[in-house]
Amino acid sequence: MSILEVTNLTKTFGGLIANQDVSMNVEKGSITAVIGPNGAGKTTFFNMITGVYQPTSGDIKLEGKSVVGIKADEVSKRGISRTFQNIRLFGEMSVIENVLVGMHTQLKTNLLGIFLNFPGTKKEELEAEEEAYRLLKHFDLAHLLNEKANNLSYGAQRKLEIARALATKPKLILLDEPAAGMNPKETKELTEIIKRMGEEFDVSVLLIEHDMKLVMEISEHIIVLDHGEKIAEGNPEEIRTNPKVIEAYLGSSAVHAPTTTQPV
Ligand SMILES: Nc1ncnc2c1ncn2[C@@H]1O[C@H](COP(=O)(O)OP(=O)(O)OP(=O)(O)O)[C@@H](O)[C@H]1O
Repeated sequence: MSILEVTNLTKTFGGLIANQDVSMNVEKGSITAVIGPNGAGKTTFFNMITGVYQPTSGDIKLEGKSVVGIKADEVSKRGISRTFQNIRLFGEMSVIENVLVGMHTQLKTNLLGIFLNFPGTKKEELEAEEEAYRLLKHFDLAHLLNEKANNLSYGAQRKLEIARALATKPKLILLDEPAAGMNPKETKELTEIIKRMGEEFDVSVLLIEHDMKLVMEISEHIIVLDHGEKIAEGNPEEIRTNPKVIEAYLGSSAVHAPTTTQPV
């Protein structure tokens, strides 16, 4: 069953076609990757799915309901969450506060309720803190919960961003280059975290990533974009051996050295 169905999605900026007629599905519970050279249209594709950009034409359905024409915050409430290429944390806030902010959209009681000490507010706050702690544990950040986000290592900040995106309890999470800037040890740890994430948090994953080792290791399905068009899709083995992909993106050496950790 598909959680996300994208049909004939096109986005133009003036005369520039950033995405052309892209169709793809994300199966519920799966990890799907979008790959392609720089400027292929990957981030534009994510921006349309999350309501940041409206498509020029085409449709995007989450669990069968179109999200086209809906603003980003509403798309997030419907269950699509994301991280960005550039880390966007509240640097002066603590690690746990960053996660709690992510949860805020899901809490039933609002700030007025907390101020007036309405019944149920305290209980909900405690539950939120427990859930935030569970998330931080999953990302091996629980021992840093009171640390300022700015003081974390780069790899830890990236993990915290994902934890915060998960705090909204999304049905689908979009990760835009989660391993960018990470060292090999951090990338390996992240790979394991993403693999376990689906099951532990009941979330489907769609990710953009240049690190081919990570992509090939965790993705069940891969979509390849080039010049805004989908040129291939399939499982890692099919993508690795697809001549169009090799020509457009991977380079012939990648076929013989599929475990490269270098971005291509
Ligand atoms: N807001 C915008 N206005 C005009 N052109 C844009 C805009 N956003 C993206 N583009 C153009 O659309 C094309 C696709 O860009 P996009 O950022 O989606 O590619 P990408 O595959 O994510 O690249 P990278 O891997 O470098 O992040 C590029 O030519 C880019 O310059």
